[in-house]
Amino acid sequence: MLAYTMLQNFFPHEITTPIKHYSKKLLNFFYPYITITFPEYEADDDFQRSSSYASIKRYLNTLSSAQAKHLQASVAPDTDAVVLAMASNSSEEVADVFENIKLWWSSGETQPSSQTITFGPQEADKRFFSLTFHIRHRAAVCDRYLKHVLEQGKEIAVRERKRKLFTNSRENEGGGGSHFLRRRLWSEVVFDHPATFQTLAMDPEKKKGIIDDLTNFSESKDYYKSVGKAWKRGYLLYGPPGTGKSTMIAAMANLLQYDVYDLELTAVKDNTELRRLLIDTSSKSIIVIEDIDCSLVVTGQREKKEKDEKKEEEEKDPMKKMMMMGKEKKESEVTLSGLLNFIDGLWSACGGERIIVFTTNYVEKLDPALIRRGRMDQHIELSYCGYEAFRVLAKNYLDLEEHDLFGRIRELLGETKMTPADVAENLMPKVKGEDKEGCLMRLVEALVKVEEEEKLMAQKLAEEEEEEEKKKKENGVAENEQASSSRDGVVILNGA
Ligand SMILES: Nc1ncnc2c1ncn2[C@@H]1O[C@H](COP(=O)(O)OP(=O)(O)OP(=O)(O)O)[C@@H](O)[C@H]1O
Ligand SMILES: [Mg+2]
Repeated sequence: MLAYTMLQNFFPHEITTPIKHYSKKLLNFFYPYITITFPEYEADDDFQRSSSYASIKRYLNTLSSAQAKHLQASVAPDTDAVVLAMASNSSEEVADVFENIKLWWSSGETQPSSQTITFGPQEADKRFFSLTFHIRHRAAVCDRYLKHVLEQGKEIAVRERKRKLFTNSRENEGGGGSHFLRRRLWSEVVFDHPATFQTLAMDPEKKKGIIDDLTNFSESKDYYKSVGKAWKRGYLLYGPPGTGKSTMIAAMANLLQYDVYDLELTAVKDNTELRRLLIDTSSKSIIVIEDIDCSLVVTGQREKKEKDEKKEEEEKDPMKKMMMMGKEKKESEVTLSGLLNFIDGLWSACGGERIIVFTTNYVEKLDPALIRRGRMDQHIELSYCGYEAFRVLAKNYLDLEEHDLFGRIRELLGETKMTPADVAENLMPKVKGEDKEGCLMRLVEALVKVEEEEKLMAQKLAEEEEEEEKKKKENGVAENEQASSSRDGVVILNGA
């Protein structure tokens, strides 16, 4: 520096400038380190935050909180946790080691050069990270280390974020956009459901099978790629109301740390909107369509025909037609083929790592095309509460693993059909401090009551069947008599 000042003092500008230039080049030639800069905003778009900057920031947070002396604290909007990051422009470096290569990270800010008016982020806001390493590691850093940093950063983001529950509804139409003018398709809330597979009451072996299937799916990115299959899986959950279908979806999301998209099909205008909704979902998510049998035309052609006939009738009547005009606009035009396309069309592969779940109370009503293997890979029946499921509920609700009444309950559960929801309701203490035996007794009484009702129902059904049979027989006798009397008539006639 001193040499430069002396040069400037003694020699004219025309001579000093090239000397400076070439000495810098010479220094660069012998300087054996490379520095890569990662700006916060995309180079060609001042409004677009760089995703790599965010990933690097997360990756560095762990290194910084252990090494740096100047830290910046902030509260992450999604997690409520205090995050410590390297303070920008603190001229501090944090070191990292990868495959025995030493690297140094630092953060900085571009200082505003002059007072300028800008529509993008202020120049002072233009932060960046710099990575410095020896020139001989160029290939390893560019090929592997950077990939490692970005992947780790993304993983940390998934781990730390609060998961979301997204819903679509017609109210969203024309609403404020998340990205300037773009219409928001999904509205979101924090997903905070406490259900886990541990608290889900069902046969333990079946439960283990589902957990294994899910974890295997989430870890099989490379496998799906190698067999040329889109990285997604379909589950059909069916069974009577209150058997835990929705609870299982929450448990799935909690197990895999996925977001949940609760898709209300009847609120989707048409196939195009359905596709747009799909494209707007992120990976690591479960897309749920509850009560699929109640949604649209998926129950096959029969209902569609009935609907068409009804529509024709209404169109003939001008009064009815007028009344229907307002309503019709709201009716969804999503078709079965649109839905099939949603599940396994070309668009469904965008993003990957998605689980699609359908639930229904009436599996037999569904169009076979919708639930064939490959679309819905796993069909899971959730049924009435068995003894093993009851034990899980007893542990959850009463913290009981054994009790004298368990034998009687086992017997009763074998003979009756009670949903886990009803069993849970009976087990739940009704007043604070209610004793556990009292809760179990309430369940026993409820089971006995259900058993009696079922017996009465069966008796009634048998009686009705008997009555029907009797009627059939009587009708048969009457018809026979009529036939023989008419034959008699013919004989008489012929005889005449
Ligand atoms: N298998 C289960 N394990 C634990 N709790 C259950 C189970 N089944 C039902 N429950 C309890 O009953 C309530 C209702 O269950 P859930 O909403 O999951 O039933 P569902 O099968 O989705 O019913 P629907 O067909 O009416 O949607 C839940 O709040 C849950 O606490
Ligand atoms: Mg449900």
